[in-house]
Amino acid sequence: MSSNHADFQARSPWALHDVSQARILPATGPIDADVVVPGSKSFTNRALIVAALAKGTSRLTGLLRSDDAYWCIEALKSLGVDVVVDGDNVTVRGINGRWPHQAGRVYTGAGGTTARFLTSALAAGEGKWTIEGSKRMNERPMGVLFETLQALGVGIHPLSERPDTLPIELDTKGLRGGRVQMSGAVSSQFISGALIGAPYAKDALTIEITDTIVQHAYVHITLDMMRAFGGNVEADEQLHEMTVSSTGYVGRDYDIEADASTACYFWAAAALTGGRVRVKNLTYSTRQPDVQFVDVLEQMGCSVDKSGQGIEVQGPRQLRGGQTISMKEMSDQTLTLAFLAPFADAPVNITEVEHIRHHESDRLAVICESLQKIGIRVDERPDGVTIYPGPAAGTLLSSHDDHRVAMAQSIMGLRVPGIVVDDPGCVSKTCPMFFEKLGEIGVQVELN
Ligand SMILES: O=C(O)C1=C[C@@H](OP(=O)(O)O)[C@@H](O)[C@H](O)C1
Ligand SMILES: C=C(OP(=O)(O)O)C(=O)O
Repeated sequence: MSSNHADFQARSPWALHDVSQARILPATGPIDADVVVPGSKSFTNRALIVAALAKGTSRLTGLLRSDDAYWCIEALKSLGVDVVVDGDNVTVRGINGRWPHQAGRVYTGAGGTTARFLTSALAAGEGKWTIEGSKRMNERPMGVLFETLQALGVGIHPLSERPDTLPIELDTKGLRGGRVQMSGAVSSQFISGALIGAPYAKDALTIEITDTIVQHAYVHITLDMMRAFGGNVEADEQLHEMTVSSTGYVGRDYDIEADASTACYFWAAAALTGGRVRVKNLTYSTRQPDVQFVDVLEQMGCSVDKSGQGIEVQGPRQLRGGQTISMKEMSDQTLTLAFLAPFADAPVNITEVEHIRHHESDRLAVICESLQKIGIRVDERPDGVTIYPGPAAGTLLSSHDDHRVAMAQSIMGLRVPGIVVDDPGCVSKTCPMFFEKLGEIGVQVELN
């Protein structure tokens, strides 16, 4: 199964270790709980990298303690940045654009954010490093970012037979600035990456988007973070064109918000069991796109309360299907929706998510494999799937070393007796405490 393919070197000391399977026991009644979710991966890794580049010291609170954050911190330390972690507080002494160690090996782990953002942050300084990721990260696309950095005067030399992936040797004397054209059709992280290094370019940098951006909101999160650390950025609301001045960043105290993507699994648990779950530490005004998953749940018959503290989802007696839903702008929740869909009263058609084939796994292929294994009909297209309701029988499911696969399969186990998730430790990429949190809302999980 997948654990044979899993890259255990990318599991950090903060990971959930020594578990090979998780058996989820079906809910015996509606889940009824309040829960608090850990810090956002997207905010954690942006804040760490921007604080490292900045002039002065930053104190970050609400850090996510997961593999993605751990490898981001280790990479910064390997570059000579002084980063001190104390629980979920971190102090980062910024380097003002000059990396103390100007040579060496930088390991990004499995995080797309670290791989894309740090490559650009390094390119904005001076030095010669090899950059490599986990087995899967070394397969994920980097080409658009590489071409952009090359156009800005950076040397990028592939260390594998593929020119568009890690590992590479990066040889730089800084970014030129000027005007570049970029595609956001495969990953928004290329755009965020190019933006993050830009305040240290020699001249202002203008990025023009030639097509679309798969998840605009993450670029807005980048722009907000840059501005919070003193960056000067101009952009239109649709993000056709963005201009960054070469002002550098200034360190500051910054509180990292909770992770909306993690919250979705708990709302899905309410949706599937006709129960109620309130995630207490998120508001609908967050820029994180996945918070809008509650609107998808509403379309499927859930009631959503956004007015009090946090956001509460109340599941219906029967989930409604029959919709075509574009998950383009919140595509990390495609798996969650796909694994709720068999329990709706009509087929659910998910569209516009071809790019998730390049995430931690080929997520559209994994949706088909998982659902077909439990007896559910799925039609696969290049950019989506249609899922049909039907009776399901639990079995051992491969998590493909993909945290979101493991988390979404686990939630499905609330309705399908016999779901066993192989290599559940992969949840550690963004939520090592996932099974503990499931326990807190009353789900019974046998880990062995
Ligand atoms: O910038 C970010 O923090 C992220 C951007 C998205 O990636 P893509 O734009 O590559 O899909 C998202 O899927 C990922 O989980 C986090
Ligand atoms: C796509 C994801 O991660 P990454 O930041 O590695 O791209 C994800 O968390 O679902």
